[in-house]
Amino acid sequence: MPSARAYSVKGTLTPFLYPFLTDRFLPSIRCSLRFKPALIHRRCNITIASPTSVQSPPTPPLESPADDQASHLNPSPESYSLTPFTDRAILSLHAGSGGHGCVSFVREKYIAEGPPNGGDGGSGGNIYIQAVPGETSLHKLARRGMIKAGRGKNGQGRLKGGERGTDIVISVPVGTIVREISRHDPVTEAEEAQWMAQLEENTEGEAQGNWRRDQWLVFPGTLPSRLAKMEFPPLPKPRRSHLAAVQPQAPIWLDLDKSMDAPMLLAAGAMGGLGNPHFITSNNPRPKIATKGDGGMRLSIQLELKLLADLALVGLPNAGKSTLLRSLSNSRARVGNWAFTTLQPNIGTVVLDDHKGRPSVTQRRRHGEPRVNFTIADVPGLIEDAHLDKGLGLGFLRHIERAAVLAFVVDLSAGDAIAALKGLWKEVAEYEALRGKELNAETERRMVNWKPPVNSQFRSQASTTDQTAIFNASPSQPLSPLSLPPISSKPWFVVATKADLPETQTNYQNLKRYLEAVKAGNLSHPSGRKNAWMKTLHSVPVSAIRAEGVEAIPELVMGLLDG
Ligand SMILES: Nc1nc2c(ncn2[C@@H]2O[C@H](COP(=O)(O)OP(=O)(O)OP(=O)(O)O)[C@@H](O)[C@H]2O)c(=O)[nH]1
Ligand SMILES: [Mg+2]
Repeated sequence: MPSARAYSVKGTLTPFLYPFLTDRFLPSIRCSLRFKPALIHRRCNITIASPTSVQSPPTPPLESPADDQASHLNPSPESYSLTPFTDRAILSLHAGSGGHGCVSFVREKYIAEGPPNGGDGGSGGNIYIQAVPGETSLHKLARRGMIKAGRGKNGQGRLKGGERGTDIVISVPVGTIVREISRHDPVTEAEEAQWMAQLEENTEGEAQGNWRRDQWLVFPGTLPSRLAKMEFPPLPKPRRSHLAAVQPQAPIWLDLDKSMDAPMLLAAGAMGGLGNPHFITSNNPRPKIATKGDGGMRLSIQLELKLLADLALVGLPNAGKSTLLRSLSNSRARVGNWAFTTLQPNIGTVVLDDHKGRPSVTQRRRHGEPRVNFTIADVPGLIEDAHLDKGLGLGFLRHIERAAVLAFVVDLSAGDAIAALKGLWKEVAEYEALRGKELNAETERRMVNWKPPVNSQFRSQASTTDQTAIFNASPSQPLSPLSLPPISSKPWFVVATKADLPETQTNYQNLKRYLEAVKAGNLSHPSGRKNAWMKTLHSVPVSAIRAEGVEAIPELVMGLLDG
């Protein structure tokens, strides 16, 4: 089988447009793929190429503009919907504070001075995080900024404990990295204060029982004159909820690269205060004091998407990326015949289900679950010197770094496809080199203050490639850039689009020959890198505007993702 192979599936117009593909490759094509973009079948009246129809005129007329398919794949520039997208968010998390303890006494007929019966305050709500499939962006969280768990309710009389505060679960996309920027933990501060006070007691040799008077609640009926003279016992030791033991240790560093069945605790709520029965002593059987609940922990974290999508479409402006995304998914990305129609990534999902509950493609993910869909990121067009932040520059390149597989989309009608492909690779490779330098400089800077990371079950899961980000980050130091696998090591293929336009065949054939030569090692990899990925180099001629040839893409992507 040739190494650089052209994909074509029976039932599309590709063999009709590119007869040379039919003769040579059709017999060897596996038609195991049962992927049928519902949209294409619903909306497109594909003319199946018969041997005789090869001779007929090359461009069957498009259906009327009113037609569903035509309007989906060739929409007016006004017909689109913007899906908000953000790949970074900084969140301020407030775990719930504890409710206050209660000062109360039994009041019953014939019991003049009843014993204390104030309940304890409820503990504050916890904050959890969970990576869920289906989420693709952090924009909702970025907009929220601050997330607060519920405060515990105060204790009540008759020994009624306060209700727990409501928990919060933060749902993030699979592939999110969570890094701590700073934290403020009142319990740790209280522990430190108590320890300092004990130290002073020892050195001065006299008791200082009344520190942190503000932590006490006093019976509301107490006269001010008595209040001034009141003696408080030493504060009970700061308490942590038993859940705090399963909290990731500081500084938090989590790589949520798998979908999670259950949420993971990020910050446990604080404990509630103690009711007055806790302070009964032989001298004071009716204490008129209770403690306030502890303040909840505050965490500032950064969320960053390590994996934006399974497949990223990389191409020059106006190459037809958004149209290709529309033809593969139900996305309503904006299409327009000018450069930079797309200004922020559009994520589309290709469903591999036959809508009868059976997966159309039998391949499985590495960790065993059947893959029922994959995501595609249509990112803004790339121009020359994008690596120097020209055009939408670095922002764009940051996005392609976060995809598992790259599809280089080249417009067959816009001049030499090989030159276009080389130009795209040049920008990508230059960006990679710049980024490598940036990471090295960052690592060196942080090496000076390097502290061995605290043992944490979560941190130990972090891959060794991400080790640079483990250096202790204080609020004064911005977090280091994420260390991601090099772009040139990612699997890639070429989508040669606008193949319906006349005189594109030669251009495509040249491109195909070029890829074969690269694969055979006769020509250098377009990135110029020696260890770049080139296991199999595919090219797929398509006409996205007519949804022809695109059927081959899902199977190809699945092979590259799971292979
Ligand atoms: N004939 C033909 N025209 C196409 C095809 N695909 C896209 N076009 C047209 O090419 C133009 C640009 O398409 P877009 O999908 O907006 O291109 P893009 O790469 O997303 O452009 P930017 O977002 O600006 O980078 C539109 O006028 C499309 O209708 C195709 O397969 N055949
Ligand atoms: Mg676009």
